[in-house]
Amino acid sequence: SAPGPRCRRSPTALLRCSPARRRAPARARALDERLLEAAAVQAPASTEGDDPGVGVDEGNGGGGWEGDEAGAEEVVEEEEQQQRPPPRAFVKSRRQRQEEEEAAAGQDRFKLINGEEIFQEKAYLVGVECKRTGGNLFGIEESVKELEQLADTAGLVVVGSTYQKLSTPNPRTYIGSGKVSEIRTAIQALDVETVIFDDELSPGQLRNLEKSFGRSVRVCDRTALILDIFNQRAATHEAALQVTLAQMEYQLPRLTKMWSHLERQAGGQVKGMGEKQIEVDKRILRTQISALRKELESVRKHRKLYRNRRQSVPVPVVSLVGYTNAGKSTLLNRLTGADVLAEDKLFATLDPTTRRVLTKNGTEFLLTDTVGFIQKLPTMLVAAFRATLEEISESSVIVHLVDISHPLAQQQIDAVDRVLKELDVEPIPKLIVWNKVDNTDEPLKVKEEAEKQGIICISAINGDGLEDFCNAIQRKLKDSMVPIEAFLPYDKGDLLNDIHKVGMVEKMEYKENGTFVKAHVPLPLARLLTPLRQQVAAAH
Ligand SMILES: Nc1nc2c(ncn2[C@@H]2O[C@H](COP(=O)(O)OP(=O)(O)OP(=O)(O)O)[C@@H](O)[C@H]2O)c(=O)[nH]1
Ligand SMILES: [Mg+2]
Repeated sequence: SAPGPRCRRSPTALLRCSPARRRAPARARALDERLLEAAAVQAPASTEGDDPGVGVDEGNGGGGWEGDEAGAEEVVEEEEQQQRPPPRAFVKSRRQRQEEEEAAAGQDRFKLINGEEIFQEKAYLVGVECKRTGGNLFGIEESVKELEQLADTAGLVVVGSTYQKLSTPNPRTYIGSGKVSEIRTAIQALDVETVIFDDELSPGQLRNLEKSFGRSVRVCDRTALILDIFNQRAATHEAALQVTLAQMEYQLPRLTKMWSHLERQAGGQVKGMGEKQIEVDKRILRTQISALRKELESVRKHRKLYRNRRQSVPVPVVSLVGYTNAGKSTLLNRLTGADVLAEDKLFATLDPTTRRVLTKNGTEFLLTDTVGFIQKLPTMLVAAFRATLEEISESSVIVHLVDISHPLAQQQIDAVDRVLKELDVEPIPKLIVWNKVDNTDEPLKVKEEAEKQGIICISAINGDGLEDFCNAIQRKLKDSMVPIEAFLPYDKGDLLNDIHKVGMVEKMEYKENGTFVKAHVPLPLARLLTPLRQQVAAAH
């Protein structure tokens, strides 16, 4: 198929418009598809492949890159001849060769992430350290390094990065003009397809940068990248709805960019519909946003019902929170034999998973694994996931898991504390746990330090310290429980079972017509026991 009109300029552009490229789930695909559907109503015949007037320069009109590529072209051809039947014509046009070469190179760049084929775009990262704004927990180099990890998680290949220290960001292009041209040079030299900024860019900055870098290069920011990862990883209906909603809200003010992107996909035939069309698009998006909100609301209601049912058995809930990649899912799996995906990627978990933990002395608690936190967490994502995170606010104890082997452990702790503050969970007892002790240079010293500070030290991967962990949780749980003394007649055996299961029994005496119990129990159970508690005095 013939590439679209903007595909002429570089091999990169060609590749990005090739059918193979489109096979891959594109960034914000769901959104694009919706808008394409809307565009199809306006311009039914506009498809890229049908556009007859466009094509790559077949003569000598190419750029300086052609000579450099000759060697690579031969290698690819040799490989092709081994794998494919010989072509019908002996003389291939240069365009055919280019397409074949790029298709072959393109095949190697597909990666399977969560069962989806992701095209590994070449990415270039840009960070800015602003002296004025301050408040950044991470240094610029560290923040860009984390951005690299995020890009890797999203399936991109980072081919280079740069950063700049500024007193204030440039309102037009975020970075200075010198930096813009430096990046433009790097884009050409490294064949960059996506430039990712470490901070959220305004819609205007995005547009200006895209203009400066050329149409074939996609410009995005940390927020869009995180949204993309969330989009790839959302496993449940609710998570998918939350992410789509956050993506739509992010796209709404940036719709001019979306439109030009759509224009490209549609082969240019919808061009010229101008501002009016953007307004139409915005209206479509707004309608979809409100429909999504309603759908989310009903999914949440359903979940709440389910949760309330769960709460009628008053097993205390312990929430696991922590920076992404701290080892939360590994710990949950280790303690409960669950099978939650745990991997060395950021944001492996998006949906809260709850499992029952049975401790050695017979008490139980529910452990909930949550979505990891990250510095510069996009506010719209915090908002979108607030409902999921709200489960944290209903827990009896919060375990803050820290990857103590990480060089920026303290900054990560601070970043998590910031989000916890936003969630208003301060009154809930918190337990700080250092994980991955096995991965530190001097585990013994780390353990000593932890002991001094009253912190539990574990290694979720090999199970070291897990007994201490469970004991510490029980102590914390006890703090959140109500001390009771009750006399339970023998026909209330089920309540006695509940006390054993969810409470902590200190004393039990079997009497003639019932059992005397002294224990700590969760508030809901204490309420259930109220009439029996009043009988304590009478029984003695
Ligand atoms: N050396 C070592 N590695 C660990 C330990 N615990 C977890 N890991 C590794 O750390 C990586 C991240 O673990 P996860 O359990 O996915 O982390 P998470 O906190 O659930 O991460 P998100 O879901 O992304 O927020 C995995 O590669 C684990 O194998 C540990 O105690 N020691
Ligand atoms: Mg996880």
